[in-house]
Amino acid sequence: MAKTPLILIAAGGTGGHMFPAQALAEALLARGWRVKLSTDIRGARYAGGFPDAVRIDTVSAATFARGGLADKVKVPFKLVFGVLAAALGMVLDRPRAVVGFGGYPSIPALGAAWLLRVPRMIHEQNGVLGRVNQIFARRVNKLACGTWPTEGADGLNAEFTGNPVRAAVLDRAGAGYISPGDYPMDLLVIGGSQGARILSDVVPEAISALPDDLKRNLTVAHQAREEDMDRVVAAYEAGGVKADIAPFFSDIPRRLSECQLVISRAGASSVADISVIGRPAVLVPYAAAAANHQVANARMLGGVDAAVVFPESKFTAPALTETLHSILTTPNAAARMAQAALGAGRADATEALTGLVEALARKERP
Ligand SMILES: CC(=O)N[C@H]1[C@@H](OP(=O)(O)OP(=O)(O)OC[C@H]2O[C@@H](n3ccc(=O)[nH]c3=O)[C@H](O)[C@@H]2O)O[C@H](CO)[C@@H](O)[C@@H]1O
Repeated sequence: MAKTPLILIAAGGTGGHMFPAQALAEALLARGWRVKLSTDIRGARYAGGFPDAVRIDTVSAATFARGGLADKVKVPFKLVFGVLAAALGMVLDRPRAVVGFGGYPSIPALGAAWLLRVPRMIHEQNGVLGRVNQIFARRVNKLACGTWPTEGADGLNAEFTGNPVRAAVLDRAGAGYISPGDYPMDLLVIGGSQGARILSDVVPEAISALPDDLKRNLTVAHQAREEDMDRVVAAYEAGGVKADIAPFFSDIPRRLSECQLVISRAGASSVADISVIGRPAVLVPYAAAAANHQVANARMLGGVDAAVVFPESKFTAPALTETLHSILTTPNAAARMAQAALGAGRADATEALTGLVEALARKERP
């Protein structure tokens, strides 16, 4: 009996690369494909959420961006070894298509697919092509883009699919929005998969400075890094603000759907979650992100007035207090922001991306 055809997904690094890869894996399995994940040791730690049916290949991958001179000297050898091992695996597995999600752990599988002429594509989550995706963008059959427009994609065979979001987010796509008013309200503060110190430095002080009649209606859920927890708890207590503080909330989809406003970094999946559910946002792009890609991500919401975007240098407590006061006391404006966010979101991203992958695997011209 012929084996079920296989699609190989290559991803690694942070949750930001792995979450969309996981969404694609789930959709492909549901449509009857076999799926294998190619990642490195670091990426394998984020693979816990992948369905059990996905086989995981841990390949040798490396980057010049990490480690000392001794590590850097080994990089070319590790990569060549990784590509050759991936090529051998491909000869045995015969995948119908290879899909890369960026990050250096995707190099071996994409390199091998290029050498062996296996149909291949990449998905870029951010508004600027990442380093690895830049290398492969001209050597793949298709470039799928999570954020639109994508800097660096001009002249390439690129298509806007959006960033696949978790099923729990999709369940709440376009959830009804209750505009701010004189009743209990929820604010959500999130810093990406690892939290962000700047939000802990500025947000508690800014909320504490709001007028008492507004403040007493607020409950804040604030994701703070472990090392910032104590001072964040103390700052909200001193400001007389009700707050729920944790290093990671596993129920962000519900919290997003119930909040009046979200204050967030501008990682690709965070922006996708906010737009698919449709909530007003204050975004603070991570200034040290490669090629300033979080600024480009934030544009998707800032450009349609769904979010107020602060560069880190302008993100001060007084400036944030003013912005929060203005949004929370202007219900119509807040509702317009929520609606604009929804207009920018792509709840069909998983479907759009899966369609492109299937067309490639069936040798249709995507
Ligand atoms: C610091 C950094 O370089 N971050 C990059 C990383 O982001 P990072 O790994 O932080 O990922 P994203 O911001 O893309 O996604 C974070 C995800 O975690 C969720 N969440 C967040 C907090 C919480 O308590 N619970 C929770 O579930 C968010 O809703 C979102 O779905 O990869 C992304 C995709 O390439 C990039 O766009 C980001 O710039």
